Amino acid sequence: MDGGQTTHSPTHPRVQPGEGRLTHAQPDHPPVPRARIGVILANLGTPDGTDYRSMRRYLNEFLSDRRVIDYAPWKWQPLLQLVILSKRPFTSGAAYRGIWNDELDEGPLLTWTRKQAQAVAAQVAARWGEDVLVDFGMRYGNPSTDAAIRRLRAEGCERILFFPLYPQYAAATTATACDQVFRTLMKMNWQPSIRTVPAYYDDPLYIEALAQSVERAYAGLDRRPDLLVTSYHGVPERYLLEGDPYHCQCQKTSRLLRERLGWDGDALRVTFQSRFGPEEWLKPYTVDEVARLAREDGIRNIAIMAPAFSSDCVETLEEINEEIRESFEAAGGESFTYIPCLNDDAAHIAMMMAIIGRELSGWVEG
Ligand SMILES: C=CC1=C(C)c2cc3[nH]c(cc4nc(cc5[nH]c(cc1n2)c(C)c5CCC(=O)O)C(CCC(=O)O)=C4C)c(C)c3C=C
Ligand SMILES: [Fe+2]
Ligand SMILES: [Fe+2]
Repeated sequence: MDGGQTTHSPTHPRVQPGEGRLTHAQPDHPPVPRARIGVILANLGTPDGTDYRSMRRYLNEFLSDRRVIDYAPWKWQPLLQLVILSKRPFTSGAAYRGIWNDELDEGPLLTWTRKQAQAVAAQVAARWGEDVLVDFGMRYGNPSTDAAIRRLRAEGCERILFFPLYPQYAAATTATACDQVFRTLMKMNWQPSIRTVPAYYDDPLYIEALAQSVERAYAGLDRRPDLLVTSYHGVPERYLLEGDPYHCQCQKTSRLLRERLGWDGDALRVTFQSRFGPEEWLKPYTVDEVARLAREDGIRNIAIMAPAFSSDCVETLEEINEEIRESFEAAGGESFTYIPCLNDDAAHIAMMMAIIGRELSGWVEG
């Protein structure tokens, strides 16, 4: 052995961060870029457009993922291809059209994720210079996770920190995002080393960022809401019974937020939204619970936030701020305050930087 040297030629130099492009003893040797570290911010993804074909392509990829819907393909695929994908692209397309970023012709989830990556990249460059590169990738649609890994690898990243922007772990989100990374690695000769960032549902900086967003929203209101509803994306109840920790992590985020705000137990409610299909999902369902609060408990003023979403998207801007708002108001509710997701808030970016710094430990100095 050569004591750590790359082995195929005794004259081959060791690749070190900061060395720049290497010249090689063998003239036919492919170029080896300088060894760097990559960070990928990962999110769910959004359709390329709101037309039927773009929506169908996106929904097909999403709803064919067995981490999301775990039915046997022989049972699920005929129903998906023949029934669901002939109708849902129209209804979902209409929902996306209402919240689309027309200026950039893209979904807001993509706009926010890019902004987050740009803000993180600037801070990473200031802290670690050119040895650490930042990119972003989506689980479904574009820009893909595969493309982000290949771009970083082409820039010389031999180590990649993969950061799924899901505060609470769910197999339907975190695990499938990580699966996608390893699918790309299966096709690579020279794989980068991978670290994946764990869920951060109880990270003090995440709770602080949420709390500050509540305080900021409340400071701008004439009348204090009677109740804060924390609405999380749902999953089938069965997933909880089969051991997925998502439900418990949502509950803990909300408890920690309430404690940080100094509120008692009645001031905050946990609910779950976006039910899909005939199974029972995590309860209470947000759309029903806000109506019940207005009708049965006489709650007239609520604020609502969605801590499971790191960026505003169709589920928050359309489902919460339109559908769920209407449900509350139709049941007698008077004031409904939607508190935006953390998006590119300075406290959110600071949280990401702290997590990245912690998870890069041993790979970078300082
Ligand atoms: C059908 C099963 C679904 C499960 C399980 C699920 C879990 C889950 N999803 C998110 C985050 C997001 N979901 C988004 C959209 C969305 N989700 C589903 C279905 C399931 N999600 C569908 C069909 C859609 C598309 C929209 C629609 O047709 O209703 C989004 C928004 C994407 C965007 O482009 O804006 C996010 C984000 C989490 C966190 C989660 C479980 C923990
Ligand atoms: Fe979803
Ligand atoms: Fe639980």
